Amino acid sequence: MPRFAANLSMMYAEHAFPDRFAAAARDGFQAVEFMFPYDWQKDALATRLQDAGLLNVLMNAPPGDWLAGERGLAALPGRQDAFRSSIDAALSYADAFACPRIHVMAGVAPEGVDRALCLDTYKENLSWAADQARTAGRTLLIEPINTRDMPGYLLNRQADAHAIVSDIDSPHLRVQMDLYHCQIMEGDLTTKLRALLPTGRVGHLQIAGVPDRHEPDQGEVNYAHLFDVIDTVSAQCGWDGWIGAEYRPRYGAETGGTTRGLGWVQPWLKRGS
Ligand SMILES: O=C(O)C(=O)[C@@H](O)CO
Ligand SMILES: [Mg+2]
Repeated sequence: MPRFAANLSMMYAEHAFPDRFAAAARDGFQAVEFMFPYDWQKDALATRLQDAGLLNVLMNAPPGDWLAGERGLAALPGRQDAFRSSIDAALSYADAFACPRIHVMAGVAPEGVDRALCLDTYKENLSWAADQARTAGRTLLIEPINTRDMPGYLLNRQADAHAIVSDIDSPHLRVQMDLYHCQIMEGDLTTKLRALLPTGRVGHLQIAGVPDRHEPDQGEVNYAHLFDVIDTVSAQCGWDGWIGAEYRPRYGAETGGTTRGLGWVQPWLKRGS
């Protein structure tokens, strides 16, 4: 049965970040994910996680200088030292949260730098990082991201991510398949889920309505259908990952907040309880 995690970087934005853990638990979530916890003390956040009785199923490695436009370091030639430090930091936070998965962002191609060189750097860095993850007992994820939201991002298509994971061939490197990005870049979601979940290379799923990245019951994708597909395929192939709800809620604090838009997940949270 699909298991859903609330993405605390996007959901519950009506609360301060540390208060989002309790808010998600009150709404019935048993797991959360978030992008960048590095502005907070890891022990303080670990306490929030434990007090709320939640699992942390995914977090991101530091992405470089976000405000300056960086979107990950893994594929950036000349930034290997910064990349290695980012993995060290991520593994240390993941340890505090007992978080099994870490999303490692590729980066935006620097002006004038050859894509082939970026790809070589990416594979070399991921190979090294997957080895660190093995020692730490974690799994790293790479995620194809759509080029409208992130122009120049170096990984955009599911097939490219699967080729890299196959190439590096480590059980500690998997694909984060975000159906929002996949719909924008490629579509054909049902067929892709049926083909890709059984490969064992998909470590995590994420969802959001398309095109506005609101609740999954908004927009052009029929997620009720896709949840049934995931349910059926998982039962057949044994896929047992989580689905991160990575969307920006339509309702602000004054109109009901994140909780008001959770109708899409209620049937599934009830079935799991
Ligand atoms: O944007 C997404 O989609 C993500 O999953 C983030 O981790 C990266 O921005
Ligand atoms: Mg995502």
